[in-house]
Amino acid sequence: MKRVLATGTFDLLHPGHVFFLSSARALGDELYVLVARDSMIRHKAKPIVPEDQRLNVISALRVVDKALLGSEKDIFEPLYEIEPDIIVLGHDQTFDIDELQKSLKEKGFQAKVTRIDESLKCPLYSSGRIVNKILERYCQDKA
Ligand SMILES: Cc1cc2nc3c(=O)[nH]c(=O)nc-3n(C[C@H](O)[C@H](O)[C@H](O)COP(=O)(O)O)c2cc1C
Ligand SMILES: Nc1ncnc2c1ncn2[C@@H]1O[C@H](COP(=O)(O)OP(=O)(O)OP(=O)(O)O)[C@@H](O)[C@H]1O
Repeated sequence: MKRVLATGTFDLLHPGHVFFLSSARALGDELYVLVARDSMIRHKAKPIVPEDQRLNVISALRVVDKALLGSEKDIFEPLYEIEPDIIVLGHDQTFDIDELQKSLKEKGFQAKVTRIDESLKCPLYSSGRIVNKILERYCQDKA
């Protein structure tokens, strides 16, 4: 059994998330997903949807075998429990693969890190675009 781990914020779900998770699942036999904690998201605007609600929705997807909330302190902490064989990064996740692979090895993890470079383009292919569209529509109406 090859256990694949994917991670992300997954605010305001869209088909790009489904594409990413389905592609990740296809790399192994089961898919675990770590949902980023509200407190850990510092590289972009805080999510609209609270972490428990983001977890609830990700858990309900058919391609996902198990979803968990991440740690609020240390991104490596949940890996001791999950024991992934493969860690999948998405096309725009800023982690450097070689650096992440090195840190994992130093901490004794066997997981191989790989990236899904492909991205899905559809009318609203990112959470940020959904937020911008809502802002455009409702802020214009008020102006
Ligand atoms: C191996 C790995 C473990 C992670 N563990 C956690 C974690 O425990 N808690 C957390 O909040 N974020 C964790 N993250 C980070 C996020 O889930 C997410 O990848 C990062 O915030 C970038 O988010 P985005 O792709 O949604 O922008 C981890 C990322 C990786 C690659
Ligand atoms: N259109 C897409 N095609 C392929 N993968 C995607 C797509 N959108 C998001 N992903 C992947 O899904 C995972 C979670 O993404 P995230 O929660 O950051 O969503 P996002 O739509 O990219 O958000 P934002 O617009 O805030 O950057 C990441 O690994 C990301 O690369």
